[in-house]
Amino acid sequence: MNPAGSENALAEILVASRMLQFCDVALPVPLDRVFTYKIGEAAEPPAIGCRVIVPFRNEKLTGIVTRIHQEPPPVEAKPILAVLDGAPLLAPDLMELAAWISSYYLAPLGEVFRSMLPLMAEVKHQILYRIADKGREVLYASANQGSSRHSRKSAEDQDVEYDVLNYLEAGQAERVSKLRTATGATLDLLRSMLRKKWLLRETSAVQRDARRTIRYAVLLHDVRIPKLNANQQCLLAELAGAGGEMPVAELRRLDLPDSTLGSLVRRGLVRLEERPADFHLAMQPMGSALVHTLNPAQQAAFKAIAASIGSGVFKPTLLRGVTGSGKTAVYLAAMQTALDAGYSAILLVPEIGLTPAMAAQLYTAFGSEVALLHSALIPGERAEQWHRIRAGEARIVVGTRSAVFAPVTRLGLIVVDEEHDSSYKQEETPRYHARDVAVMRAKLDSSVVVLGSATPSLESWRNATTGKYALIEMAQRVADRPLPVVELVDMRKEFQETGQEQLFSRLLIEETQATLERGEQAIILLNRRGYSFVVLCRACGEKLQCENCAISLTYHRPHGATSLDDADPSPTGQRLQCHYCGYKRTVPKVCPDCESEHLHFLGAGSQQGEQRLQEIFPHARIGRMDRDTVRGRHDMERLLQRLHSGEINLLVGTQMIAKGHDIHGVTLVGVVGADFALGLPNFRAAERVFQLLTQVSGRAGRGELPGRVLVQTYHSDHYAIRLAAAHDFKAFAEKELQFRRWMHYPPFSVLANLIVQSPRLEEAAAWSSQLGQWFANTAFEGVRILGPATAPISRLKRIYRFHFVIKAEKRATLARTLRAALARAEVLKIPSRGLIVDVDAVNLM
Ligand SMILES: Nc1ncnc2c1ncn2[C@@H]1O[C@H](COP(=O)(O)OP(=O)(O)OP(=O)(O)O)[C@@H](O)[C@H]1O
Ligand SMILES: [Zn+2]
Repeated sequence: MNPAGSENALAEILVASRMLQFCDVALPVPLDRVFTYKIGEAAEPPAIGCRVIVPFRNEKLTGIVTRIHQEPPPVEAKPILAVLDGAPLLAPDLMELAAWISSYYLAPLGEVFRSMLPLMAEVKHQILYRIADKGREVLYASANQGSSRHSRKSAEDQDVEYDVLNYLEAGQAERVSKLRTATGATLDLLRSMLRKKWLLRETSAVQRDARRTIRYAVLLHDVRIPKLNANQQCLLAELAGAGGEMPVAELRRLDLPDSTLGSLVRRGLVRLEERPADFHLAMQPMGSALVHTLNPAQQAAFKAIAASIGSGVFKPTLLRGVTGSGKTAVYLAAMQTALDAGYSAILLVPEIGLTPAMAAQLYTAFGSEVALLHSALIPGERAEQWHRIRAGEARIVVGTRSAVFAPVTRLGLIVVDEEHDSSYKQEETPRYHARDVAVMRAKLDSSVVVLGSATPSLESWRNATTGKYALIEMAQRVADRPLPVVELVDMRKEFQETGQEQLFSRLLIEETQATLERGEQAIILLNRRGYSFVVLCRACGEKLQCENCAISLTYHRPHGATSLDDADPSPTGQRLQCHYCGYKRTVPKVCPDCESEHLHFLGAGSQQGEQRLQEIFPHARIGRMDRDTVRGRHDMERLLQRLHSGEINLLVGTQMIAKGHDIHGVTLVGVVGADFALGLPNFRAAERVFQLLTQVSGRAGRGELPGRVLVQTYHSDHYAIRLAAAHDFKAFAEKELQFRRWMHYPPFSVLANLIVQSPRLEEAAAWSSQLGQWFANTAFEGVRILGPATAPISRLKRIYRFHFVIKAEKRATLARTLRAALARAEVLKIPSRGLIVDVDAVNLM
């Protein structure tokens, strides 16, 4: 090519680059489309996969660029405001994965990106207030005239109004939170000042300083505690319990109103401090873990997995290893192989806070190569980990559900531990299943994916038995330890023989006694938290329900109270609580419906279990593990440490106790009331019960001494219970699969739950019946539609719910049906918030 020609080519490129003037942006809004913006002349044009800030309605939103083009949209495009990244944040494989999720789960692409990227913390979307001219006038007028009335508010509110105006007087715009802390103004008050045009409101989106800090709440000593309300006392107790200081983000788990901390700060009882995020120090678990030489079964499993790492071939494998077979060591060895070959590896776990031992083993094996991503991270910490991973500083990623999106370079291996666990399904948009996304990601990256479990989901099991996945089995526990002997205790017989309904059977009490006397440890599962999970009025037969949900309220006792008539002077404890929306109320003296005094507390939860056990075994050192006792990330660690050291010799708790813990002193496991779950309206009920029984039984006999399990049941002939007791996964799978085949349930069909909802009952009912009629009149081949029916939880957080269960023979048919239904809903003017599409639904409530 001659010089003139190349000059021409260059000119053409320049012209072309000037013509690239629009970009499509996926925004985190519930609309299934991208939005087109103009690339301003001054701005560096963004690349596909970069974040940009754009105006959207009255807001400024962060979105991801999905396409750059020259097609002007029908309406004038607004310009992008800022380009946040110089280089694409998301590599092509993750862009492709996002597109797949969006289409498979029918979720807006922008919302998929929001789930994938933990970086929204880097962009602050703030609401700012500024003083208006009118406000200034009021301020000066009242300053001149002393305390004359300037509004119709109470004197106290007027003082606060004055403080707000005074604070803003210099003219700066201030954040709501700062303004409120400084002046004690409520949001209502600020809003009323806005209405009076004393203040102006503006929003801003600014990129944050990359130096991240963590905000700590620090308890100040030497203060006389003035009269405090229950929430304040609760918060102070939590701080004191944590040694006097705690990240503010962890305090949020107490579910108290935001104002509680603020008022404690104002009263000088607590101080807030910003500290540098020394995340690594904070998460580095104490102690180190043993590294074992693999036994022959582990060696075989490892070899089969390692053989394909780096081969560039997509290879899904199901590793079914009984509880205590040493799956973790196999994962670690495979991850090491990936690392040695120059690849990264991701390990997904259901909840990392529940298994700190796993984190310890990873640090021992991989040191600073490890990045941990879990739900207790605050946004800044999460973003920091994300950057380390993306920079290639951490090539071993361990985390919960969303870690499947970790931006590793050169992915070689993904392991999904406890792949059957329902926490892998996200219960909000995008409703993805991390196990399935892991398989898809491995496919896109041509890498190896291992799904591990003692109780694989029937979906994965079928994929393995039909040859879609490779199957590796480890049928024995390590070191020739036997699986525990499981006995069923028939509670119907127990009732006939003792003549009374008891929480614990005679056998369980005897065996617990004997276990404790031998100096061993016992675990008892009571899979409901709280004291009583039903409060019934004996006179009218009504159960006390949540105001917002069609859910029975759970009774929680105050801490330390020992009997039902122990009136608790502090209002902290004694309460009825909805486990779905968090609604709380005090315990009424009389039935709210019929005013009878005969309120009856039924159904024992873990709190009651603990109390009853303490009465039966006054010398036992009892610990409780449930959502009420395990809140922050350190609670679990502390509890497990007390178990390992033997400080606790009897543990009672909810299904949390069944999760992967490896406590060698436990020789007895008792299961109380786990079979109520068989009656839940979900085709997976039997599978869930089988998994729970197998997993909890698996906690027994993991050390030198063999274990024993006692399962109290009213359904001793049910196959899920019998076969769990016999450790016979294959027989269970066969029987359950037969049932699924007859009933056209997964894995023999694909299924979606379509929820129609509205705060107005008539509206929800009308919409669902209109959709129902349309379904009935429209022929969908290979599709079965159940419904409309009221959802098992017919009202949730004040919203009425109906649903359809849609089953199809083929994935494509299901997708087509759902898209058609959504299009129909648009015609029927059902707004997008009125519909929830849950593809591969796990929870059908
Ligand atoms: N080769 C080995 N020799 C001896 N002990 C081992 C070996 N491999 C692992 N272990 C130990 O066996 C115990 C069980 O291992 P691990 O927790 O990995 O089991 P698992 O298969 O994940 O069980 P679960 O499904 O119940 O979580 C651990 O205490 C572990 O340290
Ligand atoms: Zn509720």
